[in-house]
Amino acid sequence: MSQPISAEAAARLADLRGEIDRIDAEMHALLIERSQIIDELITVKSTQASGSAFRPGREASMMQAIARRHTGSLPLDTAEGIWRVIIATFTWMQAPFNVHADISSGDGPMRDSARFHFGFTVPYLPHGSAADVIAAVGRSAGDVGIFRADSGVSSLAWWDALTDAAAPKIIARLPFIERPDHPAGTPVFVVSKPLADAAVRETILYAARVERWPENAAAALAGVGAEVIGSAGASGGLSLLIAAPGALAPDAMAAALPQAAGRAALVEVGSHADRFRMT
Ligand SMILES: C=C(O[C@@H]1C=C(C(=O)O)C=C[C@H]1O)C(=O)O
Repeated sequence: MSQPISAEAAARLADLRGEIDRIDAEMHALLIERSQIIDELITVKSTQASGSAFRPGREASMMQAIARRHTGSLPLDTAEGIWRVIIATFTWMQAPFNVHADISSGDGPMRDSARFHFGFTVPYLPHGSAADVIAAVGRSAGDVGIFRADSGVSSLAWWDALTDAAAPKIIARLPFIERPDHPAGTPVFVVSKPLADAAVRETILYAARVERWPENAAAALAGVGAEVIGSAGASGGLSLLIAAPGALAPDAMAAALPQAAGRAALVEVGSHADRFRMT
């Protein structure tokens, strides 16, 4: 049983609860005010024409601003989670979309990721394979798909299904704020139909087909700031997923692959904002 509190403490408690009610009402009113801006934003962005209202570069910079200005005892996890739900829901209000997830490596982490980054209003649709996710996104007007970005050496080069010009492309890497012990820290790539001028190109992703993988290849790529982040066996050799700085020209990227790798075909499969890491 809790101890009865003094009359003085009870009065102070009532004051504090009054403060919390005032702040809650103000935050709610601000959210309603934020939602009123959306109607005009829909017209200005012509979202209906482009199919997707998702602007990953803008979202990455908003999330980075939140991380930079965060202070006090409230966990950053909570501030980040609240704004992910706000931003994703407002994006969905502009043009409804679904999140298709490749759960071939397990549903739990993908569901956590989808719920943390897109909230519960945006529908979550699990699929048994990457191919099914890419096909579903391709058929949709503005849906997104999520894949684990840490697949490393895998049996399936899912990124090969993104090489066609009209095929979906990678548009973001989540979480926007990376740190140890992130509550939904599974790294995922987000794909959507090509965003054209709305894409952020700080990091470019290439699918590369090489005949073999020489020992010095990773170091050669690191020399130009690039990294192999996925690889899988493919007909005639290996299919790689390479992340390279947006400032690096495709020719310079191709030249960085050692000759011993054999003839390399490089195709851009998407881009995303620079990773933002907090220790
Ligand atoms: C509001 C916009 O659209 C989307 C929603 C955002 C938000 O609610 O803040 C931010 C970026 C977009 O993904 C926008 O483009 O500014």
